[in-house]
Amino acid sequence: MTDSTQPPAASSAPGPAIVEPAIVVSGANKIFQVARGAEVRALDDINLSVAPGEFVSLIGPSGCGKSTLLRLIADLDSATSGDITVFGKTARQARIDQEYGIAFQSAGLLPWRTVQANIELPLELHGVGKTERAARAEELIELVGLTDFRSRFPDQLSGGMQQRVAIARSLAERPKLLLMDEPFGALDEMTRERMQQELVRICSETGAAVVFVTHSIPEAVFLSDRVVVMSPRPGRIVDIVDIDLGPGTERSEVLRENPAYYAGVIAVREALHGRAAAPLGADLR
Ligand SMILES: Nc1ncnc2c1ncn2[C@@H]1O[C@H](COP(=O)(O)OP(=O)(O)OP(=O)(O)O)[C@@H](O)[C@H]1O
Repeated sequence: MTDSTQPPAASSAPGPAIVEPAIVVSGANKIFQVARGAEVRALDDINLSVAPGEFVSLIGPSGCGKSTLLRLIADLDSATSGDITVFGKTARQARIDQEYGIAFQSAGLLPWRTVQANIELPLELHGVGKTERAARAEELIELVGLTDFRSRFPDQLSGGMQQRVAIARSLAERPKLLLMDEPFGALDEMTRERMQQELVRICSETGAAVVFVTHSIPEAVFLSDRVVVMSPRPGRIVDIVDIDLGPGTERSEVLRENPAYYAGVIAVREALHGRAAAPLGADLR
């Protein structure tokens, strides 16, 4: 019997190249031990595979375990049972090998370092030389559109700009995977939409896979190839919605007025709340 949650086994026979999944989560459970021997069952039998370059969002009610799942993948916490691999390595080895970049809701910049110095930080920590660091920071500053702000300090930037610095920093080591936990949650709606657009552009330029936690259905649909819908705690995957925008459809501003986008929003909404929650759906596909 084959197990579809696992990457295919290596073979010496000629044939199509085997593509290693970016992430494989198999049968992951997480139980937190809390005061006086009580337990919080946060995740229940999570099975998920993310392909290289794929954009996957996690959505679900507050407390359903989205951040916990991301933290297990990032090896910031460990599963009670089950397996997690990142590019075929254990989560721990992937963390040691810096296989991914992380960006969370608070930008988490060091206030005493300039934009450039914040972006260079992971490279500095890993012993990359000054010239190479500066060259890489320069590329990233351009990528996130902060050329005129490289010498500013975080408190001299808007929230959106700080998030762009955090994203640039998460890309510093050219990760093939980005783990993002509500990175735009604190931004106003217009800045948020601009940042979503920016992230789509950055991902298409870098080819990075992304796992993105959000509370926003439109954000998940705008960004994602697939949206993973989770149940209230204990978090289970109740549905995985493929966002099919049709061939050649660009994820640009006009997408927000596209019927295929509305159909995606309705499909995710139905998966979250049940069919009765989406009466608009019938004539939009
Ligand atoms: N360190 C911990 N100790 C005990 N319980 C925890 C711990 N971390 C998370 N939990 C519990 O696990 C459950 C899942 O939490 P988690 O933060 O992953 O949810 P979430 O879906 O990301 O929530 P939100 O959308 O509100 O950010 C919650 O009930 C939370 O209280």
